[in-house]
Amino acid sequence: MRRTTTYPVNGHNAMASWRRVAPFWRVAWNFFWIELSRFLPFLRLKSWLLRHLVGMDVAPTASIGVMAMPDILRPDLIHIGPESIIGYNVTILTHEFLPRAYRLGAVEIGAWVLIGANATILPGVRIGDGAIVGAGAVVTRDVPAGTMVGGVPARVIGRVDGDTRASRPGPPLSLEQETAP
Ligand SMILES: CC(=O)SCCNC(=O)CCNC(=O)[C@H](O)C(C)(C)COP(=O)(O)OP(=O)(O)OC[C@H]1O[C@@H](n2cnc3c(N)ncnc32)[C@H](O)[C@@H]1OP(=O)(O)O
Ligand SMILES: O=C(O)C1=N[C@H](C(=O)O)CCC1
Repeated sequence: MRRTTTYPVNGHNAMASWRRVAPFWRVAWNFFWIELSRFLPFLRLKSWLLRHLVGMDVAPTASIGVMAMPDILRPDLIHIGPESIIGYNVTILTHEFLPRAYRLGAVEIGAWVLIGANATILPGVRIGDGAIVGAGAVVTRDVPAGTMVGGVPARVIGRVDGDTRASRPGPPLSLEQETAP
């Protein structure tokens, strides 16, 4: 079960009341810095901007890939631990608008986690240390530490303890091997 708090909204659909989630100036500020950071290929600068200007709790050694999209309304509810990788175009949501209510929930990503490209993380989810989320997954519930999940909705597809190819990096290559066509 995701850890979210529900806030009912009367009258129009819940997104129409988005200013109840965060004030206009805060969202405009977050949007500017998050959009800028999405295009920056400088990992340390990106995590610094997100930490100091939009209030995300992102470790300096976390690597956030190009076009990753953290929640612009409540990025302060996102926690990303040291050495974790967030792939291209990953969406991390901490709010969700429903027709007659909105929900808020913190997303906690541990250390040495890999979130594959194009995955979506829903509000209120915890992803444990060393877990792997496959490309394109939609994470709707907690991912235990050391577990590999994939698919829509994300289901366990392995353990990150040697029984998956991704946990066997193999011997280091020489520079010539790495750059060979
Ligand atoms: C550009 C960037 O952003 S790079 C930084 C982000 N990194 C990425 O995006 C990495 C993306 N890589 C993946 O998603 C990989 O598939 C990994 C890391 C999850 C798994 O890699 P491996 O351990 O090599 O898995 P492998 O390819 O051997 O597949 C193992 C099984 O999991 C399944 N599987 C692999 N990836 C996924 C996935 N994304 N979704 C669902 N199932 C998957 C495979 O079909 C296979 O199932 P089978 O045994 O029934 O045939
Ligand atoms: O995945 C890559 O390739 C790169 N990712 C970094 C980023 O997304 O910011 C830096 C450039 C290479």
